[in-house]
Amino acid sequence: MTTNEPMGEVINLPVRPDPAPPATAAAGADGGARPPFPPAPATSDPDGADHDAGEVLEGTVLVDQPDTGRPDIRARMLADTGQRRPIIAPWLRDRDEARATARWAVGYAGHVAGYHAARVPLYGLRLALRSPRGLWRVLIGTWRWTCDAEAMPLRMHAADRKDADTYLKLLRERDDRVRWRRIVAGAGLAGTGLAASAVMAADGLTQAGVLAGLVAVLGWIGTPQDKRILDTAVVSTKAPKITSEIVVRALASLGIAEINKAVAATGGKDWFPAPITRDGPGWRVELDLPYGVTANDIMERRAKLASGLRRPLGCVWPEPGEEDEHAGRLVLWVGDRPMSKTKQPAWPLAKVGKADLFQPAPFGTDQRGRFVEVTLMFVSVIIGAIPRMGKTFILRLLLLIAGLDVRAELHVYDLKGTGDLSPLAPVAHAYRAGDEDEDIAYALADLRALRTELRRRTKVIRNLPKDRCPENKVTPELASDKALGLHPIVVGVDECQVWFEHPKHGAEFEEICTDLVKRGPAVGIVLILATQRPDAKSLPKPISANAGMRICLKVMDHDANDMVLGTSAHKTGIKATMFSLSDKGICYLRGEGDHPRIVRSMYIDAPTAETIAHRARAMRKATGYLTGYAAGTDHTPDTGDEATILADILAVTTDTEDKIWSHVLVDRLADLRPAVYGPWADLPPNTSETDAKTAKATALANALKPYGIRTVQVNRTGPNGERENSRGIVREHIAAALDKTQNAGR
Ligand SMILES: Nc1ncnc2c1ncn2[C@@H]1O[C@H](COP(=O)(O)OP(=O)(O)OP(=O)(O)O)[C@@H](O)[C@H]1O
Repeated sequence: MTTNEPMGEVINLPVRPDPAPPATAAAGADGGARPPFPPAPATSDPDGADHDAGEVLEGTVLVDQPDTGRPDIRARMLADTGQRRPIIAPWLRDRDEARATARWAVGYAGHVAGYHAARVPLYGLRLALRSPRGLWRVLIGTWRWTCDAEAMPLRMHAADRKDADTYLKLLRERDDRVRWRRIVAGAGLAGTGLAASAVMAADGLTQAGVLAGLVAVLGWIGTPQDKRILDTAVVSTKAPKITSEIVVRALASLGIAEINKAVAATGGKDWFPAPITRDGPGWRVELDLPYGVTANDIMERRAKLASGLRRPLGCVWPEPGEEDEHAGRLVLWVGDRPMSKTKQPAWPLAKVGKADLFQPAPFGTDQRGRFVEVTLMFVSVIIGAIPRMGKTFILRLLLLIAGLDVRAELHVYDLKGTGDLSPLAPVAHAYRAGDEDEDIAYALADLRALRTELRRRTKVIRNLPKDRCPENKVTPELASDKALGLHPIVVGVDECQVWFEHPKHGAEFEEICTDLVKRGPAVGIVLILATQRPDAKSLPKPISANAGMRICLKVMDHDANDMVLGTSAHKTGIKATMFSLSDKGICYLRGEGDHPRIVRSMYIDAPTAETIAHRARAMRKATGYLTGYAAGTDHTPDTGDEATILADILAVTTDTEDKIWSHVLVDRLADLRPAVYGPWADLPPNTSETDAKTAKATALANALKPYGIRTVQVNRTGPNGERENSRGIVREHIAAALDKTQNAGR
């Protein structure tokens, strides 16, 4: 029976006396080198007419299917497609890479030319010293050629053997050869003599040129074989090529029994599903590890693997294959230089340009040196790492991106208090460095206002017509419409554990942040939290579980890893534990694109960040987007926990004033807190009284909107005895709203 015979014939066979060996035994018999068993397809015919491979044959399960040997054309075509090499080299398809390559080539050529130009005198001297030896070689060579010296050993050999015939034959041949060679040599000599006399008669420049050329040629001929004329302008530091032997040797040094067994059986030659290829400034190796070995097992031994490959640790990046691959698929990228030492291209937004939070912005580079981008809109971000790995730099970078989108309102909190985020202050709507009581009170008031803002935004979005807001979330158009107040709000917090572990307000911080993480992204509020202690207390579960983007630099254990990168991340091979202490700024980025990626974040130091922030400030000033702290009108009250506009209104009014005109109220508020409310009352000197009253009433009405309070017409007799009908507030509404806010905040 051939393997292609239909199953219908197989079931008519007599029962085998010995049951077929179990599947595991079959696989083990050939050392695990056989392909895995294909899954048994479902039986299509209940009466057994059309039997399949999974069929039970009188107690014996037929493991190998009859059509196993049939070529699966579709699978083969798919496999072939997967192995197709790009028609145009990837570096040529990418404009930045092509530009970088061209820049490198020009720089390289320039360096080599300059290096040798500077050494021309040395090379001249070298050639001059070697030229006598060259002349000697030319003379001897010409003499030996003319006399047919190279055939001399043959003639001697014939004479020694007393082979007269051969000797005479060789002699005759030599005479013939020497005769015409002498003529050629004589002609050459005469030509040289003529040329020499022509040079003697020529001018000094020609003589010098001919002499230099002669010396150069004779010097070149006189150069010993083991010496060079030119020095080496570029010492090659090219890392040795990665070959399958090197990879197998390195894997065999990891002390994994299954690998060693497979190496002994097959030498590891069948582990490579695709050729080892050059991939950017390194090598890409794809591997199907032996049965039972997972990509995780290798990643855990990254340092040993690097030792086995004889490469610095920063060059060796093992990763699991694509998500739909089996667990034994390993993608190993071996760089020529450690990732942290490879020259990074300049950040495209460092000197020019603005960002759009709805669009991807460059954040870092991958192992190949290509830009990796992030889109901040509609995500919450958590950043975790052990201290000194680059967490604050990443937070600052993300906030700079936000700063370069003039619409974005930045709330910046540096709870470490060292001023690392101070470059952002010139563009921040709210900014605080430190964890003193007043800093906490300021942040709490800001967060409470943000939660109120979140609720306002949900209502605004809910009430917008479908054609303006089809997905019930902020769109770029809505964010740019100042009247709606749906601009992006980006809250960046360094060392966020200070908030969540606060003995008095920790729970409230957690509650508000959870709300912002869950509901904020849809309404344009982006919360970015960074912590150096990613545990359940520093990064409460409801927050870590709902973050859309995760950035993890080096962490020490798998709990911290999973806290930042998501549950089971470590188990599935996304391991920030494998980064070394020298991998500063290198992180796993999850949440941008389909797969987590290893990224080296852009290095923007504090002075550069300051320059960028000042550029962003100028852009904001020009477009009227400078607000809050940056504009010197910090809207957030900074005295006392409960201080809000509502509390301030109650403070400047009395119980007897059931209703009060808005313009009167604004003047009183401006007296109470000039820094906060002064701008509402501070109108151009030529403003008419009516316009001033309208402007003040509008400012107050806008400020009360987030609390759901509407102003009303108040028809009263003023202090001058005249009746006036102007916009105003009902004091009771304010008291009720304050009660509600405080209760919600507890
Ligand atoms: N992208 C980067 N490339 C290279 N080096 C970097 C990068 N980012 C940060 N570093 C280096 O890492 C150092 C620590 O960075 P940073 O202050 O951001 O760490 P941190 O994790 O916030 O530390 P801490 O927890 O103590 O605040 C910096 O001084 C900087 O030199």
